[in-house]
Amino acid sequence: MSLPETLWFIARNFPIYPTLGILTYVLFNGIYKSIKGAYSGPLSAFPGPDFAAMTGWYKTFIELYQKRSWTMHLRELHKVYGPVVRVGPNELHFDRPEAYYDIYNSANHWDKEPEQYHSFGLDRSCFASLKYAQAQERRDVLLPMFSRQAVTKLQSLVQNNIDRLCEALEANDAAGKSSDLFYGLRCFSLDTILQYCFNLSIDALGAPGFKAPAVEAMEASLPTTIFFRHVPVLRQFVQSLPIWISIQLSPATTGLVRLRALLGRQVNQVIDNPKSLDDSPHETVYHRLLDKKANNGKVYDPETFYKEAQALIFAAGHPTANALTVGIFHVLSNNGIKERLVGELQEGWPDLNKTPTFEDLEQLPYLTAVITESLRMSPGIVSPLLRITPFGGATIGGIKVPSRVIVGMSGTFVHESEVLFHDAKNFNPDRWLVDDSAVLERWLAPFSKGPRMCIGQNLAYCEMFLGFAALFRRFDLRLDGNTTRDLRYRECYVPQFLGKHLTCFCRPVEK
Ligand code: HEM
Repeated sequence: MSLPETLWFIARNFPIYPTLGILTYVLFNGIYKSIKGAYSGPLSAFPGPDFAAMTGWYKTFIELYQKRSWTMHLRELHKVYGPVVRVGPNELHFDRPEAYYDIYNSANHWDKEPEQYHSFGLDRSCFASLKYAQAQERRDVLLPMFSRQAVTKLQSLVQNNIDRLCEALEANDAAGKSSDLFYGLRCFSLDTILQYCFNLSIDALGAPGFKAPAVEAMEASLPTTIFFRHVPVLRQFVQSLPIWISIQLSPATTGLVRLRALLGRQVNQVIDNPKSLDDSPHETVYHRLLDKKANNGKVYDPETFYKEAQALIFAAGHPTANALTVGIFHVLSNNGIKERLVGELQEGWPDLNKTPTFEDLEQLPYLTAVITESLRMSPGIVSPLLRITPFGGATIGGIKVPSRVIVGMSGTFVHESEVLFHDAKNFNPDRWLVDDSAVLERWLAPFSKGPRMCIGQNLAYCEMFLGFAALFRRFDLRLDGNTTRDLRYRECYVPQFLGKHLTCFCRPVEK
């Protein structure tokens, strides 16, 4: 019998006073255990707020009640408590860059933390697999699709989407309007990932003003990841609802509900009739998941296909578009940087009718430095990526941590470290062009490090090289009123930007 069933049974069958007595006992026993754990458990020597040491509700209070970004709050805690802070009854956060590499490195096959990774509702996907071995199996299946060779071969797909984005920007300019590049870039990366992984087209780029329902809905649904993490039962309830009720309850997320339904239908069709994949012009995620040899004879159920598809869309959509958005904003905010980038592109791409390849563009040093700096400055995945220390414990940042403790560090603590990056808040591509910049590259971790690092970085780079080059070579871009304040965000694992969308006048240059 579960706890609620037991309590219900007692309440029905026993008089009121003993029932109240039992409930009071349960309550005080819980409080006693929290206090005991806070002051005499294995983490009692670690500094941090008492409230955090006693209960996980501390994080809930900050994120849900105060609606603050957890990582911003962590910065304040580190100022008070030092390089390691106890931020939950069984959780530590670190802020020194070297600690990042002690947690996220190839030798560590540590589990992902269940509460954080279950909150996305993507169980059975590679991203949400908690165990290293489980994830590694799936990564082996998916990685060939995202190898450098595979991405280079399919770059025309990315280029085609950039061309469509550029056409829409030209049309807006011809109508005397600026363009919402924030949404435009999200449409670009969503169309790209859907075509690349599933040979599926929803033509987000064709939506008027780039207001594609799926893109708007993905944005609107970001804060739900916080709710679902703190109130898991809500996630189970919402996910069990029929589509039409979900739409009634949350009209802002209709586009996402419809995209999920579309994916669900595609999955069923592929599983019912694998031959339908023969029509695909290139290999898709479905080919990989259906390949028995690659999967050691395993046959997956439709739910696994479906969750993997959703996870890839979630993982790929936001961070790539954010890095482009943040980078474009900074380049346009500094005339010197903009002129150098445009100058290099004019030299490296002299004839506008002959578009260079991804490989050609990678040879341009300033463009490469701009992209690297955009990745450093963009809060790709903001939240600490939580892991659990192995049996036997670990040493992190020179500090001994016991077994089975939740540990994490937000990559922004590395990228914004003044010790590593001089004038870290300043967008400065030149930092990647000095003699010892190779040393600095070791500290660049937008895709994280170790066995669970991003599998899509080649595709992300391809989108960024083709995207930056096309936008700055084909257009004279000017900001339409954006300021640094527009980069403020609320942390929802990925950032949800709170300011005015990046909006630009995009005047085509003479051919
Ligand atoms: C600039 C763009 C991108 C950034 C900054 C980025 C960043 C990251 C980071 C930090 C992680 C680790 C997440 C964690 O441990 O919780 C990750 C994982 C992942 N990324 Fe990316 N990503 C980007 C683009 C992409 C793209 C285009 C794809 C498409 C295939 C992708 C697919 C994935 C997947 C499947 C994982 C999970 C890997 C695992 O858990 O083993 N990402 N990404």
